Amino acid sequence: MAILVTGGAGYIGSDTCVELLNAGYELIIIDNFSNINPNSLRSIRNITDKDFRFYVIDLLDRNGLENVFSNNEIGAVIHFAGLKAVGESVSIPLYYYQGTMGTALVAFFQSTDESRRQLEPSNRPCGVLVEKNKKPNLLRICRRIRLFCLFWCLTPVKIRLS
Ligand SMILES: O=c1ccn([C@@H]2O[C@H](COP(=O)(O)OP(=O)(O)O[C@H]3O[C@H](CO)[C@H](O)[C@H](O)[C@H]3O)[C@@H](O)[C@H]2O)c(=O)[nH]1
Repeated sequence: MAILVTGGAGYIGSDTCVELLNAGYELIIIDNFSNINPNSLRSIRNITDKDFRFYVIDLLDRNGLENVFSNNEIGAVIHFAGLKAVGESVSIPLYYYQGTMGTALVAFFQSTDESRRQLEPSNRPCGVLVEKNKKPNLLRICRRIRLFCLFWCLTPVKIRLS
């Protein structure tokens, strides 16, 4: 049973991957290299002297992600892939909503077989998904969705009509 780390080539992700490999976990990394170069994967291998599976996939590519899940036994997902530059998020907000909330949603969807798993989000901006037998609190989920949409609508966006 492997642990899937999204954004595992990144700053926090790669350190986490080193710790997971050193602790003896089987590891799978997904990263689209939008904010890092592939050398960080070599560093993870050099530091730990251990190997792992790696996929260059954009999390918005649902088919690609589905293949990763169907070809591997994944027991847990640690989600680090996201966009995080504050200045940039102000100038291109919709891209940031998609690149951070959108990718998280796809990762969560893919990770949870809703009939038997319960999503357990940890602190922002990353999330840890664990299997649980608890039923989701639907009221709380609906409130959160409304809150997300409200924030989204309040985002000032310039639309050029020409
Ligand atoms: O859609 C996406 C978006 C991003 N990524 C990947 O996700 C990883 C995210 O890692 P970052 O290094 O960009 O972000 P971190 O949150 O890990 O680290 C950032 O925050 C840290 C503090 O929290 C430090 O400031 C650090 O320098 C800064 O990069 C990157 O490899 C990026 O390529 C994807 O795979 N898919």
